[in-house]
Amino acid sequence: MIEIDAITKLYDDVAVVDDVSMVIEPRTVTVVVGTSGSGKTTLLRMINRLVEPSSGAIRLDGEDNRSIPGHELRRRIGYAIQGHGLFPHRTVAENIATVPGLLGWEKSRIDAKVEELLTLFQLDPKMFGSRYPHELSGGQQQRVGVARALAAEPNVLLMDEPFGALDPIIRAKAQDDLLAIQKHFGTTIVLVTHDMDEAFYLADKIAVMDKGRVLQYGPPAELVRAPAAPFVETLIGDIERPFRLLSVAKIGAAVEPGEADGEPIGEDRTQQEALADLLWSGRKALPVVSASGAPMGRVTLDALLKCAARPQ
Ligand SMILES: Nc1ncnc2c1ncn2[C@@H]1O[C@H](COP(=O)(O)OP(=O)(O)OP(=O)(O)O)[C@@H](O)[C@H]1O
Repeated sequence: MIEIDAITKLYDDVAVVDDVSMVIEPRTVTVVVGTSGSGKTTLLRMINRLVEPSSGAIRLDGEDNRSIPGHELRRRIGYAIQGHGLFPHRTVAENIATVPGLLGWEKSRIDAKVEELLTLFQLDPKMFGSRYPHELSGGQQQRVGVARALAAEPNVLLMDEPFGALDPIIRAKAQDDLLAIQKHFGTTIVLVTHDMDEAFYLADKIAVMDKGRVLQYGPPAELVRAPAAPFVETLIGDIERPFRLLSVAKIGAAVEPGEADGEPIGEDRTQQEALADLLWSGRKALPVVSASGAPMGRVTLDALLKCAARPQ
């Protein structure tokens, strides 16, 4: 758990992070959004103490981060940034081995970790381990950047615009990889992005920042249903609201008894995907199946329209 307690950062007497308090639950993804200069990066960097706060405290599992030695903080908290930040004169394997090396891990343990992570990120260790960053594509460099951040098995992974430089297809893949890896390791992730679609796709909770303050912090659907400030509404976008609600809800929640024709859809897919399928195929209902393929009932256009409507 990360407890951010009344944290403020002043630069030249200006509070760029202004009295922010929030609790980040373990094994969740928290996404920080907001306009440029609202203090997102500064807030993130106070968690791993790359920036020292002017006042307030941040606790990791109850322990003040100022009382944790630097090498221990590096082990517990991975950090991945836009443009990957890889060392250009070190191979991929050496890059990933950086923090385990600093921590004095044995070579055999480091080698095994490098191989595990490269395999997990679908990069053949034999082919990629000895390459230099400039010999990789942008998407591959980005994956190595995240692999490096995870090398010392941190509980917490901080990510600052990690997918900002990727094209939309690679970006979608990188987001799915991240969610799979988060499940695999149970990592607590705090991620900064400008992209609201990305925020809605990844987040268990979203924190909206404006002028150094957190205006709202809650599950994505709560931000749509009950925006705490006009700025939150603007950020979510009027036109997007119904689709965002559907994008964060699963089909299982709208399923009803009955039959429907045609290709079935899985109950764990989003309601937005069901709506797209209904609109595109011109049907009024889709058969719904469980993960194992067992029939569950159907989802109708009418039910989805109700799910997308402004809550009464
Ligand atoms: N070392 C510094 N010295 C002085 N001012 C700083 C310093 N670092 C950041 N700032 C200022 O603090 C404010 C918040 O910066 P920060 O990088 O946290 O914003 P951000 O929300 O991450 O922005 P962006 O989305 O553009 O990356 C900005 O006005 C920035 O100019």
